[in-house]
Amino acid sequence: MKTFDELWTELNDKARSRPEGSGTVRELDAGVHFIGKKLVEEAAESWMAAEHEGKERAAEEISQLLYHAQVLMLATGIELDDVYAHL
Ligand SMILES: N=c1c2ncn([C@@H]3O[C@H](COP(=O)(O)OP(=O)(O)OP(=O)(O)O)[C@@H](O)[C@H]3O)c2ncn1[C@@H]1O[C@H](COP(=O)(O)O)[C@@H](O)[C@H]1O
Repeated sequence: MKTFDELWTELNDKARSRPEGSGTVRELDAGVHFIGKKLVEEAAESWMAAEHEGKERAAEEISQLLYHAQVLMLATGIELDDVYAHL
């Protein structure tokens, strides 16, 4: 288990060090259009899971949605504070 902030730190490290086999590095290399599509896909899967598959599955899909939101932020140079400024 990890928190949103811990994941953000980990993904920033991966983007910097580019370790072999990292899915995050692969997605960053694929670009904003690819990552955007993954984000939308996970949003739809979160919605479907919430409506039809129960709390546990919905939580799992939402975790993937949050992951892809962070990857999109990394790909576009958006910091947490840039987002928090709008909350
Ligand atoms: N939390 C996540 C995470 N959530 C989702 N995903 C990715 O998003 C995909 C979504 O899975 P789906 O089940 O929706 O799709 P799938 O059909 O299984 O796979 P696809 O065909 O869509 O790729 C997964 O296959 C992962 O590639 C994640 N990839 C990585 N993390 C964490 O990010 C960190 C860095 O990971 P690496 O960069 O891979 O080292 C680690 O802590 C990981 O646990």
